[in-house]
Amino acid sequence: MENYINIHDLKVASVLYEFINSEALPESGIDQEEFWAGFSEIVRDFTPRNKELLAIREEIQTKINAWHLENKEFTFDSYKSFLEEIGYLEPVTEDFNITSDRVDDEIAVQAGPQLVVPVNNDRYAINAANARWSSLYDALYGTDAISDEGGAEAGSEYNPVRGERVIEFARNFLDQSAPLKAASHKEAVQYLVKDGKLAVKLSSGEEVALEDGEKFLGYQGEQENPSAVLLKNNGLHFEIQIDRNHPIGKTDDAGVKDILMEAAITTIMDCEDSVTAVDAEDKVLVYRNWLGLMRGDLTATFSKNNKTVSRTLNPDRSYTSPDGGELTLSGRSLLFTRNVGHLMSNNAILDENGEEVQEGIMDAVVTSLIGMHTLLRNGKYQNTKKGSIYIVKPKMHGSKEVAFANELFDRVEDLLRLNRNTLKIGVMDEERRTSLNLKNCIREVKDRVVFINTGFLDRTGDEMHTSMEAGAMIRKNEMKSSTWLAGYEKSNVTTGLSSGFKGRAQIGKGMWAMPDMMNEMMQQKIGHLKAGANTAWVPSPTAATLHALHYHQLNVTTVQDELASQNVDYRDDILQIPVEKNPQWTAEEIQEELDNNAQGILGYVVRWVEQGIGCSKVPDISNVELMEDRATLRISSQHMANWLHQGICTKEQAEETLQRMAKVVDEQNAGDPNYLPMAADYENSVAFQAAKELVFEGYAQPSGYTEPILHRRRLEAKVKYAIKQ
Ligand SMILES: CC(=O)SCCNC(=O)CCNC(=O)[C@H](O)C(C)(C)COP(=O)(O)OP(=O)(O)OC[C@H]1O[C@@H](n2cnc3c(N)ncnc32)[C@H](O)[C@@H]1OP(=O)(O)O
Ligand SMILES: O=CC(=O)O
Ligand SMILES: [Mg+2]
Repeated sequence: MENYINIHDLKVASVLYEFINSEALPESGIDQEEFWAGFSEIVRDFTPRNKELLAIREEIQTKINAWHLENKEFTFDSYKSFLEEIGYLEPVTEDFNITSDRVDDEIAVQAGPQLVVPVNNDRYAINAANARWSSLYDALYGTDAISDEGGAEAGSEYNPVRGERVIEFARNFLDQSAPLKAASHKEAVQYLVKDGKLAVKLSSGEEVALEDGEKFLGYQGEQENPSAVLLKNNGLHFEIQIDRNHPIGKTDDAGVKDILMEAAITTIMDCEDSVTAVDAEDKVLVYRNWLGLMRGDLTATFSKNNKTVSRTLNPDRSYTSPDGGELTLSGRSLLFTRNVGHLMSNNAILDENGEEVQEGIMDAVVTSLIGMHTLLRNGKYQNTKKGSIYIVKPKMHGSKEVAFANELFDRVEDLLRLNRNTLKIGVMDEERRTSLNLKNCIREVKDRVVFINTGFLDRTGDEMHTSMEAGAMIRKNEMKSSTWLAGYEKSNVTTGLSSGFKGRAQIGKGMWAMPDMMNEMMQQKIGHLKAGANTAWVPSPTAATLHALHYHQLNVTTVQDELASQNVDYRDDILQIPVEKNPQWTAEEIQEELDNNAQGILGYVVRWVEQGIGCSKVPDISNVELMEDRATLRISSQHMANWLHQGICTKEQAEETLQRMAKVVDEQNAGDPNYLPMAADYENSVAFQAAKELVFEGYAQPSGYTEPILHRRRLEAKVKYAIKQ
């Protein structure tokens, strides 16, 4: 049981109360009395509407379910008219342009990768912030981006064959991104600075310049012997690092030891789907790390390879500019926080009725308060140069919910005495009612919006849940080529461009969910740029480094210019429901689909519920490690729930599949000393029961979300296993 402090109309868990009073409020310029009085008023004023909006979601879903049951002979026109009648499809607003100002260049101008990280993991969070700059050689050497054929395997010792391939790749990158006049970087034997220009000595003895001298921005070290050469292409920087004494530099004719890439331009510090935060203790961990990031003093100490490692945030990077002046670049990624959506409540604070406070309201107030430390320049490093606090708001359904977020942000600004629209919003376009009404949604936040992003994972979950009664969903892998998904992705870009996002805000694309398949990512993820996105999500610093290469290959500004005139209405495509009209799957295909979903569900849930890990790599049925979070869980659990509901499988088959897959997952986790096997006692395994509930009660879950069950089961496990251990 939490120990609560009464303050105004709130009961605040003492651990959170202490954190806010002694860590977050000092130096914020807001005194305790003012803060708690204002927070209490916000809770009182906003809770009823938050709950009303959730009730509207339920009403709409009930009507849609009923419509499908009554209209087995589906006709598109009557479906669309029905959706208009119930307000699911909103009348489209007139044209407008967003006006968001004080937006940092990393968002408004620079195109590049966006990293996401669970903020409660300090080790990873610092790593993510530092992933603004990352080694290309390491990213290539350590992943399948470079083939290991022909003796190029990455073993425990350095493999020079692989090393050669890495260097060749990197030289090709240099030739492509900063070409020399009639020569290749492969011929370079020395980089030097002469008369404020980059000069490159070749093996022939000749000295050449860059084809475009403007790409040279600065250097470190001496002019004749620089240790770093800073270049810029398509708005992204990279450094040729030179050290003739380094084990790699020594073997390189020009002494090049690495290429340091500007990689994760922006990072989302996630309080949402990659995090397990079910009570005050968990929320304090989330908020404390965010505070450390905003003040620049977050540290992490951990053991790696039998050594104790301490990690801190990187300083800025300084160079001598070509004219001899000083150039400083941020050493860290520009950070957003992703708050939770409107759905969940949390027992960290209780309201005047003794009910849990809506977690989204709590996140808005607390993460903004913490963000003030960077505005006030209290800490060691500043996140923003322009004076904004960046908050991503996920899982909103339709424009009224976005308007609600906007008003909440207004009130938080008033409480914290911030200028209007200091709090910026990133709108995740990840629920069907938002995709269909995106322009209206953007309009509601047009003075503070800094990104829209296709969160296709949640979006797929919502697609299935919304049309649960329409029929049996196509197989999970087929979703990628479905009509609704293509329409949704295109619509997001064209709506962003036609609302004036270019040069002001990000149009983002979704997560690469196969963290170990970097070669595949290199082939595919350039598609996001071709589609007009100026950022896209990556799961790790390594993926950020490799995805950065795409932004050197293609100038997104040009793509956006080409797309600017397109103003197509994709709503009819988005409304195509991905049901299999005439299911003819074989018994093997059905079992394969169930096995795959069940394995993903169990593999993720067991770590979430019993170990508090909100994001993990879980192998799928083909042994491909997948990034699993609450959104991917939403897909797998809704898919199983749909097939169960539509009679594609029986309850017994689903149960047998879950039990069999629990054994597989137990086996996969056999090396983990903290792991409690599920198959040892299905009935008493909290994780197994949670997974079962997600499937068997999936139909009844609000919008198919997984949070209500996960949170309840995690709280249960915390009590149960704390007693046992
Ligand atoms: C639908 C959505 O909402 S998507 C958004 C939510 N998803 C995410 O945020 C995904 C974030 N990614 C992750 O959490 C992790 O990459 C996982 C769980 C997928 C894989 O983690 P692991 O199995 O530990 O990865 P792996 O062993 O390959 O790499 C670990 C190393 O990479 C680093 N790393 C991995 N992912 C990240 C990350 N996102 N940010 C920073 N560092 C990271 C770790 O710090 C660690 O390095 P260290 O030992 O120097 O500290
Ligand atoms: O949040 C991202 C998603 O794909 O869902
Ligand atoms: Mg999502």
